[in-house]
Amino acid sequence: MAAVNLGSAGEGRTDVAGGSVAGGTDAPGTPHRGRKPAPAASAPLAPGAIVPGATPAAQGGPEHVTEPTAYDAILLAGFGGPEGQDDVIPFLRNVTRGRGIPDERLEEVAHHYRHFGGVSPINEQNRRLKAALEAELASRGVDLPVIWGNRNWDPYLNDAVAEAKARGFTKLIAIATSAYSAYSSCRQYREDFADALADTELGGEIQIDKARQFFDHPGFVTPFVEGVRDGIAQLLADHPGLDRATEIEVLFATHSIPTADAAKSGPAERGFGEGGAYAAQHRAVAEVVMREAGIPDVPWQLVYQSRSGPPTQPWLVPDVNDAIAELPAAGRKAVVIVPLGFVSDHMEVMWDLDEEAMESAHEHGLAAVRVPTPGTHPAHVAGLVDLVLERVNGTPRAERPHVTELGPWYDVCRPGCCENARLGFKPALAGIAP
Ligand SMILES: CC1=C(CCC(=O)O)c2cc3nc(cc4[nH]c(cc5[nH]c(cc1n2)c(C)c5CCC(=O)O)c(CCC(=O)O)c4C)C(CCC(=O)O)=C3C
Ligand SMILES: [Fe+2]
Repeated sequence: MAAVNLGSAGEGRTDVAGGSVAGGTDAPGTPHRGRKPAPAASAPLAPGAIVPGATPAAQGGPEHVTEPTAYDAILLAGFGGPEGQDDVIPFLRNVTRGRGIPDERLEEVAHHYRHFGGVSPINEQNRRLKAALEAELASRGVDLPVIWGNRNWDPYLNDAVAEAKARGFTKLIAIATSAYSAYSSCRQYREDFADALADTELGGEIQIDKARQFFDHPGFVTPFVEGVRDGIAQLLADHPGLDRATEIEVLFATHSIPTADAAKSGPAERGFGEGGAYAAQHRAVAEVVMREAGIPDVPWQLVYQSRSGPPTQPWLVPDVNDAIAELPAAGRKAVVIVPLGFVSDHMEVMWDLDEEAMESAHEHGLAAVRVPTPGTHPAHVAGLVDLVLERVNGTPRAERPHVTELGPWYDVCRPGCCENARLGFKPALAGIAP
């Protein structure tokens, strides 16, 4: 797929003619344009935070860092997962600490892991991604080592930061293995980077910046385009009588999150409406995938999966299984399930889609295919390396690849972006100081 660059260079940036943007004071809700410059010196920044004033205004707002940065290493930041039966409960405790997830839900999720021997596929996928990134970097002659650390399991982010210290690295650029904007998929990584530097007391020595969310990077989108095209072709080959325009539906599936978190995803001042930036980004990418796969006539919807939390708490809907149940009444005979919210085939994909959603499809008499996640697809791996090099080279915003008009997303998040609706403010790196 060609990199379609639909964004305009001027959108979403602060223009301060002829000077540097001494940003950092906008309160949540302040309109972005006309932001007041910060008092000149020493607004306290979290250790490792980017100083927004370093960015020349002519090349974009402080959210886009267009000063070249000499990074020492890449920090590949994963979610982490258990690697044996004994790990399952301690892992689930790590993930859910303070989150009010009902016990029944935890038992259910523990059962998914137990079904696969207590082993989540996610760590192995991150090992493979690390190796693929190293190979891609080597092939381009880029001398940047990759250090891997997880939010919820060994090797932890604290270990990764300690490794950076031991190897003498002080400037890290993080790639989080999550593509969209929301608390769980973006800000929580930024908070956990701040925690890791605090825990290891390395905040004064090590800087952690974060590559932008890559939901609309062509490297992430291309594997889905290919997957949808192949999925439709496979359905038509297996079921020659199918009418493409009326009997097949494409369901783009992503992780459900509490509606309150969704509403806080992305910068409030951009007014994304219900579902926040999280839902808007998915819808925008789904539209591009349908168009680029050459099937704009096929019906599609965005659906959600893997809900947890108490039943009283509203989460994004419709659930993928409920959506599937409605399809026969609309005349559909086949469904293409696209795990649009997921970077690799981890537990949510292997269980919630490949077991549960597939079973729903069969129960309702529908033919079904599930398309692959980006994983270590060469386009995705190359795209992640491009994201790092954007920061190394200080690529101007106007030259950054993105396939929806929502991007290119920010290098440095605005205050309040993606805050947890229940837990509220926690210090986070890679943000403009509140
Ligand atoms: C948006 C999102 C992504 C990003 C999508 C992506 O980028 O992939 C993601 C990724 C992941 N989530 C994962 C696992 C879990 N998530 C949980 C709980 C939760 N996830 C949430 C959201 C998300 N989660 C939320 C709002 C909760 C409720 C708790 C809270 O408010 O924070 C729980 C607790 C049990 C449960 O309730 O399910 C588990 C075990 C794994 C590892 C899988 C493996 O082992 O292969 C991965 C990659
Ligand atoms: Fe999760």
